[in-house]
Amino acid sequence: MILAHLSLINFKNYAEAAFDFDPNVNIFTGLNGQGKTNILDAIHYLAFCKSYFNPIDSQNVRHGEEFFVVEGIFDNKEVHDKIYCGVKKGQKKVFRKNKTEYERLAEHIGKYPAVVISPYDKDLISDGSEMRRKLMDSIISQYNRAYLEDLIDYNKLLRQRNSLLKYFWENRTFDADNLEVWTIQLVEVAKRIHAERKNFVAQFEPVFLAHYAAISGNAEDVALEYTSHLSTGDFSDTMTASLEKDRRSSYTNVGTHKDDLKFKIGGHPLKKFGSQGQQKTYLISLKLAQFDLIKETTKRVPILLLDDIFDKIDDVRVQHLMKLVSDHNFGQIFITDTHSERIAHIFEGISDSAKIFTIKEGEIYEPQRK
Ligand SMILES: Nc1ncnc2c1ncn2[C@@H]1O[C@H](COP(=O)(O)OP(=O)(O)OP(=O)(O)O)[C@@H](O)[C@H]1O
Repeated sequence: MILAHLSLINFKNYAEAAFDFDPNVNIFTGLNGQGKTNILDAIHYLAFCKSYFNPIDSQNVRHGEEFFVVEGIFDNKEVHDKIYCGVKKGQKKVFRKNKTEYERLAEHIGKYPAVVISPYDKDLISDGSEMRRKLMDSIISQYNRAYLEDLIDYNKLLRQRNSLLKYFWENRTFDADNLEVWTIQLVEVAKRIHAERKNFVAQFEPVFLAHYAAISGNAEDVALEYTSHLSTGDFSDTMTASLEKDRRSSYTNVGTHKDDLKFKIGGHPLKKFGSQGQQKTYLISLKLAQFDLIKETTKRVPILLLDDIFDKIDDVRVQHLMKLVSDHNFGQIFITDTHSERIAHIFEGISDSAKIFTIKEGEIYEPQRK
C-alpha cells in the first residue's frame, strides 16, 4: 500500500495543507520547528489512529482552533482507501475508512502498517523495562491476535490477584484457596506469553544483529537478552516461593509483567556504555528489524517514517545505512532532515524517484522532483 495523498486541516502548526506523495521516497526539509515531524505524525494517525508523540488528541489541534482533520488516500493496484481522522475538542475521535466509521479503533491497526524511527525512541534505552515490553508486545500483537488476548487477560488476572492480596492485608485475613484460583490462571497465561516472547526474540535478534553489523560496518559486538522470571525452573514453584513476599507487599512480585529485553554492547548495558552514535545505531537496527518482521509475518510492507535519523551518526554509518536502504526493499519512505542538500545527495542513486518538500512555518513549498 502506498500513501498517495495526505491533507491536513488545523493539525498542529498546519492551518491547511495537502500533499501528493511519491510512491518511493518523500523528503521533508526545513529548519528546526517548522513542521517536518508533524507530517510524519499525521501519517502515524492514519496508520495507528493516534499520535506517535502526544497521546492527548486535543493537544494536536492547532492552537486557537477547535478541531483537526487528517485525511489520507492509500492506493495499490486493486484498492483506493480513503482514511479520515477527525478530532473535535471535547468529543469522541471520529475514524473512518471509506466513509464507514470503525466501531473499535483496534480493527484498523495493522491494516496500513508503519514503522517510525525517531529521536524519541531513545526512551527505549533510558526508561524502565515497561517501554521494552511494549516494544515486544506491539510487534508480536501485529501478527498474533491470540497473544494480544493473552496480554489483556494477564493484566486483568494480575489486577485481580493484587486486589485480593491487598484485601487480605488490609483485613488481616488470608484464604489460600481463593488466591490459588487466580494464581493458577495467571501461571497458565504467563507461560504462553513467555513462550511467545522467547520465540519472538529468537527470530528478531538475528535480524537486528544483521542490521547493526551492516550500519556499523561490524564495528561492535551487540546483543539482545530476554530476561524473565519464567526462564528458570517451573513458574508455579516460583510463584509459591514468592507467596510470603507477595502477601507482605500486597503485590505479585514475579511474572511476565517484570520481563525485560536487555540491550547490550560488548557484554555491558547499552544505556551506560554505549556512545550516542552507538545508541542511535542500536535503535535504528531495532526498528529496521521490526520492519522486517512485520513485513514477513503480515505480508504487508510497512511505510517507513524516518525522523532526523542522521543526527549523531557519523558519515561512514550514514553511508552504510543508505546502502542498506538502497539494497533492501523498503517500500515507501518518508524522511525529515534539516539539511536539504545532504538528504537530496544521499538519495541520489538510491531511488528512481523522490519528492522533496520544503517546509517553512507549516507551509509547503513546491516539491522539487529529483
Ligand atoms: N497544537 C499545535 N498548534 C500549533 N502549533 C503546534 C502545535 N503542536 C506543535 N506545534 C508546533 O509545531 C512545531 C514543531 O513542528 P515539528 O516538530 O514538526 O518541527 P520539525 O520541523 O520536525 O523540527 P526539528 O527539525 O526541530 O525536529 C513547533 O513550532 C510547535 O510549536
